[in-house]
Amino acid sequence: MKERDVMIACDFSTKAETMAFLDKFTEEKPYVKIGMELFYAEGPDMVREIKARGHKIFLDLKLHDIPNTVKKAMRNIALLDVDMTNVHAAGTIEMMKAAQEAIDEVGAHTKLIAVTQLTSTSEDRMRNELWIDHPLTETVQHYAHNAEIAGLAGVVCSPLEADLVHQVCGENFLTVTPGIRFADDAKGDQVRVTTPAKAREIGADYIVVGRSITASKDPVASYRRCVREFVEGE
Ligand SMILES: O=C(O)c1cc(=O)[nH]c(=O)n1[C@@H]1O[C@H](COP(=O)(O)O)[C@@H](O)[C@H]1O
Repeated sequence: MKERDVMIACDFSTKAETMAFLDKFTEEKPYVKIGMELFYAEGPDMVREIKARGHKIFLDLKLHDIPNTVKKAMRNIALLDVDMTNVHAAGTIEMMKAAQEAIDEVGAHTKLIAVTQLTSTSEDRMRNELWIDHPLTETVQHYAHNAEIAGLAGVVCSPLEADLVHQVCGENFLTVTPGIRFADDAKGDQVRVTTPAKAREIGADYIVVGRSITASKDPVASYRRCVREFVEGE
C-alpha cells in the first residue's frame, strides 16, 4: 500500500503570513514544504516552529554544489531533523552520495530525494538551452537511476513521470511530484502538470501543491479536495 500524502508548498516571505495560513487548518496537520522563499527570509527557526506545531516538514532547498560543500550544508539540514529534503540530481552521483552520508552520520531520519528535471522545464528548453540531447522522460529516468545508485530514497519529478520512474527504480522508490493543478487552474510557470486525481492514477507517492491551495479563496477546502482526489481516490 502506498503512503500517499499531500504536501503544501508554503511559499510565503514572512513568518506572519505562514502562521496565519497554517492557523486556518484547525482539524488537520498538513505535511508542509518549506522552500527557499521562506527559509531565506526566516531561517531555521521557522523550521523548528512549524515542526513544534506537529507538522511533518519537507525542507526544499535543492542543494547543488561541490560534494564537500553539499555534505557540510546537508549536515546542518540533517541536524534540523526534517522529514524530507532534496538536492539536484544534476550535481552528480558523488554529490548525492556526499549528501546522504551527512544524513547518515548525523543519524537523522530525514529522507533525501533528488530533483530530476524541474517541472517548469519543457523538452524544448532542455534540449536547446541545457543541451541535453535525450528525450526528457529518459533524462528523468536516468537521473532517478543515479539517485538510486547514490542510495537516496526517491526523486522529485512531474506526476506525469511517476510511473516511468517506478518502472526503473521500483515501486518503493519515492516519487514526490509538484506540477499539480486542478483542471481549471492557471499553469503559471509550470510546464509538466496534471491534476491530483491523475497523479494518483499514474502512481505518484506525494503531491506538492502550492498556489492551487495557497492562492485559493478557501485554502482548507482546496487542500481537502487534494486529499479526496489524491489520497482517498474519490
Ligand atoms: O523541489 C520542489 O519542490 C519543486 C521541484 C520542481 O521540479 N518543481 C516545483 O515546482 N517544485 C516546488 O514545488 C512548488 C510548486 O508550487 P506551485 O506551482 O505553486 O504549486 C514550489 O514551491 C516549487 O519550488
